[in-house]
Amino acid sequence: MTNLPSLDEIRRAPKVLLHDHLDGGLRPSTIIDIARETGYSGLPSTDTDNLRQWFQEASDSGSLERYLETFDHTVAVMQTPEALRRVAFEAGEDLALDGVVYAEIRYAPEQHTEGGLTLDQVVEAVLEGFRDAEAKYGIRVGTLLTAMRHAARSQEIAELAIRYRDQGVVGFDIAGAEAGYPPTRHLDAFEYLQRENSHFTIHAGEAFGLPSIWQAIQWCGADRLGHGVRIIDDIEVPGGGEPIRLGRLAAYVRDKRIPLEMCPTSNLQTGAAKSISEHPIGLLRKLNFRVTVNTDNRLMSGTSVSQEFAKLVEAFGYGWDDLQWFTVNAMKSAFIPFDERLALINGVIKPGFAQLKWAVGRP
Ligand SMILES: O=c1[nH]cnc2c1ncn2[C@H]1C[C@H](O)[C@@H](CO)O1
Ligand SMILES: [Zn+2]
Repeated sequence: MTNLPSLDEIRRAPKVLLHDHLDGGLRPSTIIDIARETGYSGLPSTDTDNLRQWFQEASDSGSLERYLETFDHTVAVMQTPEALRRVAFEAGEDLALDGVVYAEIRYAPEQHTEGGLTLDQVVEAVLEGFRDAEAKYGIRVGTLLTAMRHAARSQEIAELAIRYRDQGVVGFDIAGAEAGYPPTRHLDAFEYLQRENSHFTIHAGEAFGLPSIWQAIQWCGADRLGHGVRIIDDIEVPGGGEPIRLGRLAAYVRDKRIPLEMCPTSNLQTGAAKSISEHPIGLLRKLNFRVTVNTDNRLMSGTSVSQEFAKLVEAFGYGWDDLQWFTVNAMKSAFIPFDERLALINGVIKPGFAQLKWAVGRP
């Protein structure tokens, strides 16, 4: 027996998830059910295990663009209020059963109007599903509304986020293919959100490098970075006992405690990192960047928060203190009010980890 936290033990720890796509986390069985009910005939398989495997393999191409093609099938079955509510409830349920106590789940409302729903109807159906999961499991779920970076609806989606800010929408995001679609295309939306005292994160530094991160932070004013792995390009590790040098952007990100929503398995699939043990998260954690650990797309990556943690434990030898550090980082970086974050840190996360460390008898 090793001294490191096991997957089963990690499942019992109170965890926080900031970067998880609703349309990237469906259960294969649910996709098949809804496809049958709604007459969607485009699925690559109608067998649960085959479909699960298909999503993972099709997402393994090493290209973000190819990875994103798999969402055609999940989005296709998320076009009715019933389907959206079911998918949202099940996401909350799956996370709660994995030990997640607070989650921010994101999706792009503009992708769910093919069946005739309005943007408001989409948001309301998803919020209902999350509320059902909260009531049943005690998990807390905040919604982030995403605008697609290749489209031109970000201002509209930002306004939608503000309209539902008191009903569970806690922030905004942009996602989609990164190369060729810089975040500054959506500057109006970001400036509007800032004027509204709102919060947003931007997918940046995943499939494109430092200029994307620089724009997201210094032009758009992002509160957090989705992925941000390429910040590593601004860090020099000379070796031979020489000190590590941070460029100005990397230093800014660390000094300002800008949270990095890191998603290790997803990064391997899209080619943003070669292996877990070579993933920049190891160095960034050592350098005390505000690193958080996330799933991105549980279906495409066949993962969970606990599994992401278990992989990091295996690659870097992390112990309970490290896992607690990632978790507190994530809770500090959430988009809900400060007093609520503090209550979860002091009332749930710290006591939960203390109890677990005591139960397993090691730090
Ligand atoms: O890792 C990602 N990078 C960029 N875009 C992504 C990623 N994962 C999911 N998306 C896209 C596809 C979804 O349809 C959309 C909204 O959740 O966000
Ligand atoms: Zn993402």
